[in-house]
Amino acid sequence: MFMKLVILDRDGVINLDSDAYIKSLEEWIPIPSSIDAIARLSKAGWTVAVATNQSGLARGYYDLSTLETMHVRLRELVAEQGGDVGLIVHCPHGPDDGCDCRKPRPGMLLRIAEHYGVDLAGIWFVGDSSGDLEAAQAVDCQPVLVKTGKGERTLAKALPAGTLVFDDLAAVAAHLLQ
Ligand SMILES: O=P(O)(O)OC[C@@H](O)[C@H]1O[C@@H](OP(=O)(O)O)[C@@H](O)[C@@H](O)[C@@H]1O
Ligand SMILES: [Mg+2]
Ligand SMILES: [Zn+2]
Repeated sequence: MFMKLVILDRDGVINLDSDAYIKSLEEWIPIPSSIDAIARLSKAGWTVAVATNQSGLARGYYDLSTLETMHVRLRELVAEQGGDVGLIVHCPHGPDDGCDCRKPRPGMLLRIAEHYGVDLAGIWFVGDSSGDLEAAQAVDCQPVLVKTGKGERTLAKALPAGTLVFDDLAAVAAHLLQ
């Protein structure tokens, strides 16, 4: 049974990213068309889940309660447009912690699949970084690159075979909703 599930990376896809990390609610600046896209997908029956690396926690740049305020704000903004956001999974670890949830490892995608009781094959995972695309490829998700955030930099590198490229999340939603 095909579930209308799409999984999103957060920084650079839903909100602006920064090389200095997104360290506070004030620094969490939504991409307006992305909020609208999530609401439109949700209202059309899609489940929208999120898989996000948050090594800033391990690095001590911000704490879990700050991270949660960003996700409360995300849910509020989407709800204002009549939609909702599904499961948000984050990796709190640093690059040297050897966890299995930090992208490019696929642990967060597997967690989301388990939560919804679905097979990941062919499920679209939308990201802006190589690690997102590699995580998708590792579990047969459809790798989808957007040009927002670090997307233009990622596009300059080799992409996993079959990666689909869109300008932004709004364009991804338009494709899925056509
Ligand atoms: O794009 P998602 O997965 O939602 O989140 C990315 C963030 O956790 C941060 O990931 C860091 O990578 P390192 O974790 O330092 O390798 C840097 O790329 C930051 O610019 C970025 O804000
Ligand atoms: Mg990102
Ligand atoms: Zn982790």
